[in-house]
Amino acid sequence: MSEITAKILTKVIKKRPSNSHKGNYGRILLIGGNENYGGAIIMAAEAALNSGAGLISVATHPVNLNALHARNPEVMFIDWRDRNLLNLITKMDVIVCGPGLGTNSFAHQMMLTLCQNVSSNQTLVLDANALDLIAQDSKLIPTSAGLIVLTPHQMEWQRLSQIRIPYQTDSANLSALKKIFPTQNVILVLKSNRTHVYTSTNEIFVNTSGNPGMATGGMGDTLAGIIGGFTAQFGGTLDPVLAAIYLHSLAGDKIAETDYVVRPTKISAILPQLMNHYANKG
Ligand SMILES: NC(=O)C1=CN([C@@H]2O[C@H](COP(=O)(O)OP(=O)(O)OC[C@H]3O[C@@H](n4cnc5c(N)ncnc54)[C@H](OP(=O)(O)O)[C@@H]3O)[C@@H](O)[C@H]2O)[C@@H](O)CC1
Ligand SMILES: Nc1ncnc2c1ncn2[C@@H]1O[C@H](COP(=O)(O)OP(=O)(O)O)[C@@H](O)[C@H]1O
Ligand SMILES: [Mg+2]
Repeated sequence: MSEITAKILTKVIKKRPSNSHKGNYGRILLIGGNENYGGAIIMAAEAALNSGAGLISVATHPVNLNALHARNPEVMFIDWRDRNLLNLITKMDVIVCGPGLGTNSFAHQMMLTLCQNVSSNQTLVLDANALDLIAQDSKLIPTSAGLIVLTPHQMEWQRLSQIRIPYQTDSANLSALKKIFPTQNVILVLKSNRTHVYTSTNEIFVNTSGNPGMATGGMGDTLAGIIGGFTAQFGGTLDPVLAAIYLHSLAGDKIAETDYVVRPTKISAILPQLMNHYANKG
């Protein structure tokens, strides 16, 4: 097992070339946010924006439109019932699905549409309810994405893998991952106070930063957005995923130097400054 340390940040975060534009930093679509959980997809989108994705769109319940735009006018909106969503899905570099999605029949249909239309040049980040839906129906397991990143907390992983939390050992987690995703290129980010990362090529990593001030609703939604932002601009490979995990909890540690509780939106707020620091070091 390898530790994820600050070295991954200097490796991944590069100074931007002058001759570049938004199209060079990735197109990302985030799908989620029902009538009750709009905050989840708004926090994920804010994290994708602040971690540097070039163009960000959100497909959500229309009740969330005003809040989304009041908070982040940089982010584009599409009603998640709009027929054009299918077209948009095919044009994305990265799709993050699940924060606040819910698990009703509409959410199921959304996952099915996504899974049938994703292609090998795209990265799919599946979080929260997207994982719960897959746990309920194996037909929703995507087969054709270039990279699939799963970001369950321990209970979501229990639902998906059938491994109860006390039995979630490294070897059990790796073999479950390969059983559920036998042919796909997958990274499992199993979140906890010490997040472990597993790959379909048998690598295991452990995160070395983070603190209990981060035990706040929306913290995982924010991580899903950062992973999306990093894979959109730095590529759909392992290192950008590891860097996103480390940066998320490093930001949490910086905030915890002064704050008892770490607000997920505060993490997003300091990402540009932290990224600038590591880009200049590399
Ligand atoms: N502002 C918003 O809109 C927000 C919306 N959100 C959205 O809410 C939806 C539901 O997601 P969820 O994660 O809240 O619920 P669920 O999947 O049932 O998990 C909770 C159960 O798991 C257990 N548990 C055990 N280990 C655990 C661990 N390490 N980490 C966490 N839980 C652990 C835990 O145990 P207990 O608390 O009972 O000890 C409990 O029984 C989803 O769409 C999400 O995106 C949230 O993101 C918040 C902000
Ligand atoms: N005690 C802790 N120490 C370090 N990190 C934590 C701690 N508690 C939670 N986290 C982090 O917060 C995030 C929680 O994710 P999740 O449960 O999906 O949140 P939500 O669904 O509310 O957005 C994970 O990245 C996890 O590693
Ligand atoms: Mg979550």
